[in-house]
Amino acid sequence: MKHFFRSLAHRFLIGLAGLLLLAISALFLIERLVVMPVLLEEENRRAAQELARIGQALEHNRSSLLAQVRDWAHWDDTYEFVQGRHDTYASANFSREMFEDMNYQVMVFYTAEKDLYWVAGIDPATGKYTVCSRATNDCLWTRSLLEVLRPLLADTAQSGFAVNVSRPWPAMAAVAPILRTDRSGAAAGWLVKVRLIDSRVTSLLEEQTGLPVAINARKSMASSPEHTVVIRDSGQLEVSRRLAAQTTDPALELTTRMPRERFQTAARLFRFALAWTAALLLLVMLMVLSLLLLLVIRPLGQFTRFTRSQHGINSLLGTDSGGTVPPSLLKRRDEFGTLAHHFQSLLDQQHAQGRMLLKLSQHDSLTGLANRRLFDASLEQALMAPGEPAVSVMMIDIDHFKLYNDHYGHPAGDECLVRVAEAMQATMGQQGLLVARTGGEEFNILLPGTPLEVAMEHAETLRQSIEDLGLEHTSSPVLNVVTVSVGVASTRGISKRSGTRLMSNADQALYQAKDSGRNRVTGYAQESALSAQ
Ligand SMILES: Nc1nc2c(ncn2[C@@H]2O[C@H](COP(=O)(O)OP(=O)(O)OP(=O)(O)O)[C@@H](O)[C@H]2O)c(=O)[nH]1
Repeated sequence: MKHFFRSLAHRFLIGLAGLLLLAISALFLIERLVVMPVLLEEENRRAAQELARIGQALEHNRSSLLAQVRDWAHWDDTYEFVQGRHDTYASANFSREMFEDMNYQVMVFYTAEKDLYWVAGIDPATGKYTVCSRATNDCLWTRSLLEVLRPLLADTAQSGFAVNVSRPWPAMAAVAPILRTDRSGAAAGWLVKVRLIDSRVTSLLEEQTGLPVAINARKSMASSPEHTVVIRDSGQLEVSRRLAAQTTDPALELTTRMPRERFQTAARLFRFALAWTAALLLLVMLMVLSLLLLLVIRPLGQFTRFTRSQHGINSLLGTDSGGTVPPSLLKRRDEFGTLAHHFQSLLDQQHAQGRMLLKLSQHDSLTGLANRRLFDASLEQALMAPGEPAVSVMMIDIDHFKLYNDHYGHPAGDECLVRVAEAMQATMGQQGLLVARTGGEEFNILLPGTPLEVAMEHAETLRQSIEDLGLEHTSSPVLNVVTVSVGVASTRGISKRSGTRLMSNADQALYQAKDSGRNRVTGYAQESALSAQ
């Protein structure tokens, strides 16, 4: 798990996933806290408007009832009738058909003193039509209605008015003063018409508004008449409001139902947009991640893998194939390309320095020949060669070099060493043999795959070539030129192929060469030294 979080790609993935989650949560909260409340408020506003429309249709119905009351009340016949001077008025004007056609439930006539004069109507409970002078037994069913109507007369304006009543049934009542047709003189009484708010009225309202309408008497309603109560289910909205009425106990409640299509469509649309936004966000984030992988993480990984592989002496010297930055990185034109080029030039410098260090560590600074370290390593390598071929070595020492130094000085001694080294390199090095300066005036030559006899021939050639240099050495007891003594040894005849043993044998042979007069080649032999010259 720890490793998982170390990866840049994984960290980015987690970061982007977090951002995506945050964005989706924000969208969800915006839907819940901003969009939905606005949509619900809009739905409530529309519901209140529709209820108001039904209310207006109801009011229109009441107004038409009031107009009809006025028609009757401002008429000489009614004027005469309410004063007891029109005997045929009742029989001529009141009939069950008239009540049914005009959708009247009850008509009440009052005298100028506001006493009940005449009442006629259809009992909603029994459907019985009755016409009564005063409140006779036949019209007892109107008693509770008359109680409700009486207070209306108290504040009756001259022109009349219409109201809703809830008792004894939901109804509307219109009141107008009884006047002459030309409206002259004082009111002779009051006429009240009552229309039941029943299915006939609600059907009419439904026709006018196009909405389902129910008007019912409710025991009690906590809300004020303006307050709209909204009950929602998934598909429909039930909206109700208290109606202003003369009688408020029980209260009249106007209810309608509305489809929630607009709300649902808007909510659906918003959720659709939300889902698309979330999907787009996801897509964008995936694209960002892919770009990141492609442009940053992958080259970075390539770089990391390459730098990880740069270990060991070979990468220090640039001798293995991995010493070059991958071409795909070098080809890039972006920051990674620049970095790759800088890295490559640093690497090249490091390789050059590495090679120089290696050369310094394996070569002699004065003569440029291989040093003892390189000679020993090469000797070990030659001894381990498959098939165990014969390996010979020469050990060379300049004769009486101390006397040379003493006579010509140390710098001249150095110059002499360089000349001798050059001669060795020219004679032996040209043949691919390793010539090494292994001590002050001591040199070794490695002859892999060479038997002792051949090696001795080479040694003799070498010795002669140095003598032929003719480097003046007047203080030498051997010759008046610089000479060398050479000890040669071979692996043939020794029980163990050991470098130390071989060099020790060569040293013994050299000792013998020196001992027997110098400027000669001596091969190491078990019993006795072989000499040349
Ligand atoms: N100029 C110079 N002299 C060196 C260098 N290294 C060693 N020598 C000298 O080489 C001499 C070696 O002397 P010895 O070991 O006595 O041997 P030799 O005088 O050659 O006598 P034999 O080997 O017995 O013939 C010493 O005088 C060292 O100072 C060097 O790098 N430059």
